Amino acid sequence: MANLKPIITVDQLVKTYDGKNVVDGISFEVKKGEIFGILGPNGAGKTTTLEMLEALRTIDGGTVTIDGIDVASAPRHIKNIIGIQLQSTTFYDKLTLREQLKMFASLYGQTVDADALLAKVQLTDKAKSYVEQLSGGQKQRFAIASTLVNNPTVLFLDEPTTGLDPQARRNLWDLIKEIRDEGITIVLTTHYMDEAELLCDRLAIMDNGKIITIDTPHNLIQQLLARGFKKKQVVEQANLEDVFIDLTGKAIRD
Ligand SMILES: Nc1ncnc2c1ncn2[C@@H]1O[C@H](COP(=O)(O)OP(=O)(O)OP(=O)(O)O)[C@@H](O)[C@H]1O
Repeated sequence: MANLKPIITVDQLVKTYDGKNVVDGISFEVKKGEIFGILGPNGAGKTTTLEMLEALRTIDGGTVTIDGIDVASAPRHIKNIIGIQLQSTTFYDKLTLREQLKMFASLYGQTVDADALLAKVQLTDKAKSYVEQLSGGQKQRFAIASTLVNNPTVLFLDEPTTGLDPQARRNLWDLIKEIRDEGITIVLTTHYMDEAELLCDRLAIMDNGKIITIDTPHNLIQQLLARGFKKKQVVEQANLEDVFIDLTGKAIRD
């Protein structure tokens, strides 16, 4: 369970493009050891928010602290204590997976047990392969391994399971939970409601640059029901994804 202590504190955060606040004075806390999800329609401001937290975009107003460090005034320090998986990460096509992990670690002035990291993401047999030889699910697992080379305190994942098949998505959820259980705080964005519900300890829902609500998935659903919400149709006991998984199995295919 997440510790109640906040590891990320966001206060009145603003990003302005062309005179418009695309992130409009948002405030929230992420607790140590939780998986915190940011949901919202296209253009809501999720990636912009994430990239300000990651010290990748300048902050136009407000403050962010991670583990007590102010992001705007100490961006280099922040980059040393976080791991970042962007929506599309580019890798080197001339280095094997093992070589790339060692190279990434060296960028932090560290050494890494590349084989242990590859084992953690079930890519032991691909240590000598190149990224272009990996399936989509394997690439995402490798991307996550690459974010762990500096032993981060907080891991940021931007739409980590987009484009993956159901088996690979579930496998990645297990990996993300495992990383959380080892004590790393995870902040992710997603467009998948099942992912948000099953994976995230707490969720922030964003729209038009603002946070509309923050709570656990369970509490958000209970609050909707308490407002009198009813579905018109009885929910089926199974859905097409259940059929797909039942017929094709849970094992990952890549
Ligand atoms: N570099 C930029 N210059 C101008 N406007 C930008 C820039 N980056 C983002 N925006 C605008 O900011 C708003 C928020 O974009 P952002 O990418 O943060 O949304 P998002 O919630 O991550 O969307 P998606 O779900 O589509 O990834 C959008 O209106 C976008 O057009």
